[in-house]
Amino acid sequence: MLEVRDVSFYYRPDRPILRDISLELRSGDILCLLGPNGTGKTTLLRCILSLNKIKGGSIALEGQELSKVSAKKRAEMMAYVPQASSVTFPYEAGEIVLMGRVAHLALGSRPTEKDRRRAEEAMDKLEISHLSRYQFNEMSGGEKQMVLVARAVAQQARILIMDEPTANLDYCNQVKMLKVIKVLAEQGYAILMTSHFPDHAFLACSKAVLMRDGVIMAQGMPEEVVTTENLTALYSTPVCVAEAKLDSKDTVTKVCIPVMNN
Ligand SMILES: Nc1ncnc2c1ncn2[C@@H]1O[C@H](COP(=O)(O)OP(=O)(O)OP(=O)(O)O)[C@@H](O)[C@H]1O
Repeated sequence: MLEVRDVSFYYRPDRPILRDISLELRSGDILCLLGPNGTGKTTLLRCILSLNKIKGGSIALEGQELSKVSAKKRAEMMAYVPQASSVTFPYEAGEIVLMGRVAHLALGSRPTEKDRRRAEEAMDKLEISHLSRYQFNEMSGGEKQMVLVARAVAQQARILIMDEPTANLDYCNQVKMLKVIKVLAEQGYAILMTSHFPDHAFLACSKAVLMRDGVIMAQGMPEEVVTTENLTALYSTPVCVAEAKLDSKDTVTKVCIPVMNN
Protein backbone atom coordinates (compact mmCIF):
# COMPACT_ATOMS: atom_id res chain seq x y z
CA MET A 1 0.00 0.00 0.00
CA LEU A 2 2.77 2.42 1.00
CA GLU A 3 6.40 2.04 0.01
CA VAL A 4 9.10 4.42 1.23
CA ARG A 5 12.44 3.91 -0.55
CA ASP A 6 15.77 5.55 0.40
CA VAL A 7 14.07 8.78 1.39
CA SER A 8 16.16 11.76 2.44
CA PHE A 9 15.02 15.13 3.68
CA TYR A 10 16.43 18.34 5.13
CA TYR A 11 15.02 21.72 6.08
CA ARG A 12 18.47 23.27 5.49
CA PRO A 13 20.95 21.59 3.13
CA ASP A 14 23.72 21.74 5.75
CA ARG A 15 21.59 19.78 8.26
CA PRO A 16 20.17 16.48 6.97
CA ILE A 17 17.16 15.30 8.98
CA LEU A 18 16.25 12.01 7.23
CA ARG A 19 18.71 9.71 5.47
CA ASP A 20 18.04 6.55 3.43
CA ILE A 21 14.70 5.79 5.06
CA SER A 22 13.03 2.68 3.66
CA LEU A 23 9.91 1.00 4.98
CA GLU A 24 6.76 -0.70 3.74
CA LEU A 25 3.22 -0.67 5.00
CA ARG A 26 0.65 -3.23 3.92
CA SER A 27 -3.02 -3.78 4.63
CA GLY A 28 -3.42 -5.06 8.20
CA ASP A 29 -0.02 -3.76 9.35
CA ILE A 30 0.40 -1.68 12.47
CA LEU A 31 3.85 -0.13 12.21
CA CYS A 32 5.21 1.57 15.31
CA LEU A 33 7.88 4.20 14.65
CA LEU A 34 10.04 4.63 17.74
CA GLY A 35 12.88 7.05 18.39
CA PRO A 36 14.10 9.77 20.73
CA ASN A 37 12.84 13.36 20.65
CA GLY A 38 13.95 15.33 17.62
CA THR A 39 15.02 12.28 15.61
CA GLY A 40 12.76 13.00 12.65
CA LYS A 41 9.61 10.91 13.22
CA THR A 42 7.12 13.73 12.60
CA THR A 43 9.27 14.96 9.70
CA LEU A 44 8.95 11.51 8.10
CA LEU A 45 5.17 11.49 8.59
CA ARG A 46 5.04 14.94 6.97
CA CYS A 47 7.05 13.61 4.00
CA ILE A 48 4.62 10.70 3.61
CA LEU A 49 1.69 13.14 3.77
CA SER A 50 3.39 15.34 1.12
CA LEU A 51 3.57 18.25 3.57
CA ASN A 52 7.37 18.08 3.19
CA LYS A 53 8.84 17.59 -0.27
CA ILE A 54 11.41 14.80 -0.12
CA LYS A 55 14.94 15.60 -1.34
CA GLY A 56 15.87 12.08 -2.43
CA GLY A 57 14.40 8.59 -2.79
CA SER A 58 10.77 7.82 -3.51
CA ILE A 59 7.41 7.24 -1.87
CA ALA A 60 4.78 5.15 -3.65
CA LEU A 61 1.09 4.80 -2.82
CA GLU A 62 -0.49 1.64 -4.25
CA GLY A 63 2.47 1.44 -6.65
CA GLN A 64 2.09 5.02 -7.87
CA GLU A 65 4.75 7.66 -7.26
CA LEU A 66 3.34 9.98 -4.56
CA SER A 67 4.24 13.20 -6.37
CA LYS A 68 2.08 12.04 -9.29
CA VAL A 69 -0.98 11.34 -7.12
CA SER A 70 -3.39 14.30 -6.89
CA ALA A 71 -4.08 15.86 -3.49
CA LYS A 72 -7.70 14.65 -3.67
CA LYS A 73 -6.66 11.08 -4.46
CA ARG A 74 -4.05 11.19 -1.67
CA ALA A 75 -6.73 12.26 0.79
CA GLU A 76 -8.95 9.40 -0.36
CA MET A 77 -6.12 6.94 0.28
CA MET A 78 -4.42 8.35 3.37
CA ALA A 79 -5.73 10.03 6.52
CA TYR A 80 -3.74 11.87 9.15
CA VAL A 81 -4.54 11.63 12.85
CA PRO A 82 -2.67 14.43 14.63
CA GLN A 83 -2.17 14.70 18.35
CA ALA A 84 -5.28 16.09 20.00
CA SER A 85 -5.20 19.83 20.56
CA SER A 86 -7.82 22.55 20.59
CA VAL A 87 -9.42 23.94 17.44
CA THR A 88 -9.90 27.63 16.66
CA PHE A 89 -13.68 27.55 16.22
CA PRO A 90 -16.24 26.10 18.67
CA TYR A 91 -17.00 22.97 16.66
CA GLU A 92 -19.00 20.06 18.00
CA ALA A 93 -17.38 16.62 17.89
CA GLY A 94 -19.83 15.49 15.18
CA GLU A 95 -18.85 18.43 12.98
CA ILE A 96 -15.14 17.59 13.37
CA VAL A 97 -15.84 14.00 12.27
CA LEU A 98 -17.89 15.25 9.31
CA MET A 99 -14.82 17.23 8.18
CA GLY A 100 -13.29 13.85 7.31
CA ARG A 101 -15.67 13.82 4.32
CA VAL A 102 -14.11 16.90 2.72
CA ALA A 103 -11.91 14.70 0.50
CA HIS A 104 -15.09 13.26 -1.04
CA LEU A 105 -16.87 16.57 -1.74
CA ALA A 106 -16.81 18.44 -5.01
CA LEU A 107 -15.34 21.95 -4.74
CA GLY A 108 -17.79 24.29 -2.95
CA SER A 109 -20.40 21.61 -2.30
CA ARG A 110 -21.98 20.80 1.07
CA PRO A 111 -21.95 17.41 2.84
CA THR A 112 -24.74 15.14 1.62
CA GLU A 113 -26.94 12.78 3.63
CA LYS A 114 -24.48 10.01 2.69
CA ASP A 115 -21.57 12.03 4.13
CA ARG A 116 -23.49 12.54 7.37
CA ARG A 117 -24.22 8.80 7.51
CA ARG A 118 -20.54 7.96 7.01
CA ALA A 119 -19.60 10.35 9.83
CA GLU A 120 -22.23 8.78 12.12
CA GLU A 121 -21.01 5.29 11.22
CA ALA A 122 -17.43 6.29 12.05
CA MET A 123 -18.54 7.58 15.47
CA ASP A 124 -20.53 4.37 16.02
CA LYS A 125 -17.50 2.27 15.14
CA LEU A 126 -15.46 4.05 17.80
CA GLU A 127 -18.37 3.97 20.26
CA ILE A 128 -18.42 7.76 20.67
CA SER A 129 -21.83 8.55 19.12
CA HIS A 130 -22.98 9.92 22.50
CA LEU A 131 -20.29 12.63 22.22
CA SER A 132 -21.54 13.97 18.88
CA ARG A 133 -23.00 17.23 20.26
CA TYR A 134 -20.18 17.91 22.72
CA GLN A 135 -17.94 20.92 22.15
CA PHE A 136 -14.61 19.51 20.90
CA ASN A 137 -12.59 22.04 22.89
CA GLU A 138 -14.34 21.00 26.11
CA MET A 139 -13.58 17.28 25.72
CA SER A 140 -10.85 15.34 27.54
CA GLY A 141 -7.62 14.39 25.71
CA GLY A 142 -8.80 10.79 25.31
CA GLU A 143 -12.19 11.82 23.92
CA LYS A 144 -10.58 14.29 21.50
CA GLN A 145 -8.17 11.61 20.27
CA MET A 146 -11.09 9.24 19.59
CA VAL A 147 -12.90 12.00 17.67
CA LEU A 148 -9.81 12.57 15.50
CA VAL A 149 -9.58 8.83 14.75
CA ALA A 150 -13.31 8.86 13.88
CA ARG A 151 -12.65 11.76 11.48
CA ALA A 152 -9.95 9.66 9.76
CA VAL A 153 -12.30 6.66 9.59
CA ALA A 154 -15.05 8.87 8.09
CA GLN A 155 -12.51 9.90 5.44
CA GLN A 156 -12.55 6.21 4.36
CA ALA A 157 -8.83 6.24 3.59
CA ARG A 158 -7.24 2.82 4.07
CA ILE A 159 -3.91 4.16 5.35
CA LEU A 160 -3.94 5.91 8.72
CA ILE A 161 -0.92 8.00 9.69
CA MET A 162 -1.08 8.60 13.44
CA ASP A 163 1.24 10.95 15.32
CA GLU A 164 1.58 9.65 18.89
CA PRO A 165 -2.03 8.44 19.18
CA THR A 166 -1.50 7.43 22.82
CA ALA A 167 0.31 10.56 24.00
CA ASN A 168 -1.29 12.23 27.05
CA LEU A 169 -3.69 9.34 27.60
CA ASP A 170 -4.14 7.47 30.90
CA TYR A 171 -3.75 3.66 30.94
CA CYS A 172 -7.45 3.05 30.30
CA ASN A 173 -7.49 5.35 27.26
CA GLN A 174 -4.14 4.02 25.99
CA VAL A 175 -5.60 0.50 26.00
CA LYS A 176 -8.85 1.75 24.41
CA MET A 177 -6.89 3.49 21.64
CA LEU A 178 -4.64 0.47 21.00
CA LYS A 179 -7.70 -1.80 20.83
CA VAL A 180 -9.32 0.54 18.30
CA ILE A 181 -6.11 0.55 16.24
CA LYS A 182 -6.01 -3.29 16.32
CA VAL A 183 -9.64 -3.59 15.24
CA LEU A 184 -9.03 -1.15 12.36
CA ALA A 185 -5.99 -3.19 11.23
CA GLU A 186 -8.09 -6.38 11.37
CA GLN A 187 -10.56 -4.62 9.06
CA GLY A 188 -7.77 -4.05 6.53
CA TYR A 189 -6.52 -0.57 7.42
CA ALA A 190 -2.76 -0.04 7.31
CA ILE A 191 -1.56 1.97 10.28
CA LEU A 192 1.67 3.88 10.75
CA MET A 193 1.97 5.34 14.24
CA THR A 194 4.73 7.07 16.17
CA SER A 195 5.15 6.48 19.87
CA HIS A 196 7.34 7.13 22.87
CA PHE A 197 6.06 3.89 24.45
CA PRO A 198 8.07 0.91 23.11
CA ASP A 199 5.74 -1.37 25.13
CA HIS A 200 2.98 -0.45 22.73
CA ALA A 201 4.88 -2.18 19.96
CA PHE A 202 4.44 -5.44 21.92
CA LEU A 203 0.84 -4.72 22.85
CA ALA A 204 -0.53 -3.84 19.44
CA CYS A 205 1.95 -3.64 16.58
CA SER A 206 3.04 -6.06 13.88
CA LYS A 207 6.18 -4.09 12.95
CA ALA A 208 8.57 -1.78 14.76
CA VAL A 209 10.93 0.71 13.17
CA LEU A 210 13.68 2.14 15.38
CA MET A 211 14.91 5.51 14.16
CA ARG A 212 17.78 7.55 15.53
CA ASP A 213 19.33 10.74 14.15
CA GLY A 214 17.26 10.44 10.99
CA VAL A 215 18.34 6.91 10.05
CA ILE A 216 16.70 3.55 10.66
CA MET A 217 18.67 1.55 13.21
CA ALA A 218 16.55 -1.58 13.03
CA GLN A 219 13.18 -2.73 11.77
CA GLY A 220 11.19 -5.95 11.95
CA MET A 221 8.77 -7.74 14.22
CA PRO A 222 8.64 -6.14 17.69
CA GLU A 223 9.91 -9.37 19.31
CA GLU A 224 13.00 -9.22 17.10
CA VAL A 225 13.94 -5.54 17.24
CA VAL A 226 12.55 -4.15 20.50
CA THR A 227 15.36 -5.56 22.63
CA THR A 228 17.37 -4.40 25.64
CA GLU A 229 20.42 -3.72 23.41
CA ASN A 230 18.50 -1.85 20.72
CA LEU A 231 16.44 0.32 23.10
CA THR A 232 19.53 1.17 25.17
CA ALA A 233 21.31 2.32 22.01
CA LEU A 234 18.19 4.04 20.63
CA TYR A 235 17.53 6.20 23.69
CA SER A 236 21.17 6.52 24.92
CA THR A 237 20.08 5.33 28.35
CA PRO A 238 19.82 1.84 29.83
CA VAL A 239 16.46 0.25 29.06
CA CYS A 240 15.64 -3.31 30.05
CA VAL A 241 13.18 -5.43 28.09
CA ALA A 242 11.84 -7.98 30.57
CA GLU A 243 9.14 -10.63 30.55
CA ALA A 244 6.12 -10.20 32.79
CA LYS A 245 3.66 -12.94 33.73
CA LEU A 246 0.18 -11.51 33.31
CA ASP A 247 -2.20 -14.01 34.88
CA SER A 248 -2.64 -17.48 36.28
CA LYS A 249 -2.68 -18.94 32.74
CA ASP A 250 1.03 -18.13 32.46
CA THR A 251 0.48 -15.54 29.72
CA VAL A 252 3.78 -13.73 29.30
CA THR A 253 4.31 -10.33 27.70
CA LYS A 254 7.37 -8.18 27.26
CA VAL A 255 7.70 -4.86 29.06
CA CYS A 256 10.26 -2.08 28.64
CA ILE A 257 11.71 -0.53 31.78
CA PRO A 258 14.10 2.44 31.81
CA VAL A 259 16.84 1.69 34.35
CA MET A 260 17.92 4.41 36.80
CA ASN A 261 21.63 4.17 37.49
CA ASN A 262 22.93 5.59 40.77
N1 LIG B 1 9.99 23.45 10.18
C1 LIG B 1 11.22 23.13 10.60
N2 LIG B 1 12.30 23.85 10.23
C2 LIG B 1 13.55 23.50 10.63
N3 LIG B 1 13.82 22.42 11.41
C3 LIG B 1 12.78 21.68 11.81
C4 LIG B 1 11.43 21.98 11.44
N4 LIG B 1 10.61 21.03 11.98
C5 LIG B 1 11.42 20.20 12.67
N5 LIG B 1 12.70 20.56 12.56
C6 LIG B 1 13.86 19.88 13.16
O1 LIG B 1 13.92 18.57 12.62
C7 LIG B 1 14.35 17.65 13.62
C8 LIG B 1 13.37 16.49 13.70
O2 LIG B 1 12.13 16.99 14.23
P1 LIG B 1 10.85 16.07 14.35
O3 LIG B 1 9.75 16.93 14.86
O4 LIG B 1 10.63 15.36 13.07
O5 LIG B 1 11.34 15.03 15.47
P2 LIG B 1 10.48 13.93 16.23
O6 LIG B 1 11.27 12.66 16.16
O7 LIG B 1 9.09 13.88 15.73
O8 LIG B 1 10.53 14.50 17.71
P3 LIG B 1 9.50 14.36 18.95
O9 LIG B 1 9.54 12.93 19.38
O10 LIG B 1 10.11 15.26 19.97
O11 LIG B 1 8.16 14.82 18.49
C9 LIG B 1 14.49 18.44 14.92
O12 LIG B 1 15.83 18.73 15.13
C10 LIG B 1 13.70 19.70 14.66
O13 LIG B 1 14.24 20.78 15.35
